[in-house]
Amino acid sequence: MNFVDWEPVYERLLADFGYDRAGDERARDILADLTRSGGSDANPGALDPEATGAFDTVDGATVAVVGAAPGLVDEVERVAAADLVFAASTAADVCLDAGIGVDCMVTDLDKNPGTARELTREGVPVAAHAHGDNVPAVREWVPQFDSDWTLPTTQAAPVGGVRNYGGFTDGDRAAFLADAFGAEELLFVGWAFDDPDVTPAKARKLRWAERLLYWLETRRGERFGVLDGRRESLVLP
Ligand SMILES: Nc1ncnc2c1ncn2[C@@H]1O[C@H](COP(=O)(O)OP(=O)(O)OP(=O)(O)O)[C@@H](O)[C@H]1O
Ligand SMILES: Nc1nc2c(c(=O)[nH]1)N=C(CO)CN2
Repeated sequence: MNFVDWEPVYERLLADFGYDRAGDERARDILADLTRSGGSDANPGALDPEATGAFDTVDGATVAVVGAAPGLVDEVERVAAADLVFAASTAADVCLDAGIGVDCMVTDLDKNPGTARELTREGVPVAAHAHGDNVPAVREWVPQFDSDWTLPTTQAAPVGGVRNYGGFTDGDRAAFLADAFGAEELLFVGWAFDDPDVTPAKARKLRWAERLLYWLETRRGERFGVLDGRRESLVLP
């Protein structure tokens, strides 16, 4: 995602949620400091997707973008139709518990950072996201990750090794990440935009996730099955 394309959407997100852009930028800079390649223990570096080719298998692949809706446990086997599995936050645990390997985990570290740490240590890329409301988790957890497999991300302007592929919630960021590396098809498993059991704040985030996926499918000239029957009520961000 070109930041020029993302920025107007990001501005709308900030306004809607009342987030402070400077807070996101501070978080990004902290993550940049924690992952700046310098070779020292204090700054061990980060995954550079272009230099390492870590996401080369995404090009032309069908990627399952796995969300953490409660129904995921009952439909997780659907990921078998995909070549690769990109799991959002706790969806990674559901996949692993079902014996399904995860090819990338996308997280803002607020629920299961221990899973993210273990995945990096096993050589699985983890897109670790910093924003204005998760700095303590970034400071606590990122230094415990294997830096070779930690892809630092931001929703603000990218700096240094901290990337912005677009997206907001862990799940839609996973979709934007797969798109950025050339996924041929995205298969959505474990998504429930109308989940009645989430908090009002989470429901609002899911509404934005849906809107962003609508934008993504429009950019790709595609139609995501997960949005069927919902487009009439959606507006592009
Ligand atoms: N009904 C749902 N409840 C929760 N997450 C959902 C749901 N449907 C889809 N998702 C996607 O699954 C992702 C992972 O959700 P989870 O609750 O494990 O993590 P989270 O850390 O709270 O997510 P986030 O911080 O992005 O809100 C969400 O970011 C969202 O994109
Ligand atoms: N500033 C800020 N940014 C976010 C937040 C959040 O709570 N605060 N939550 C997200 C996904 O849950 C993604 N981005």
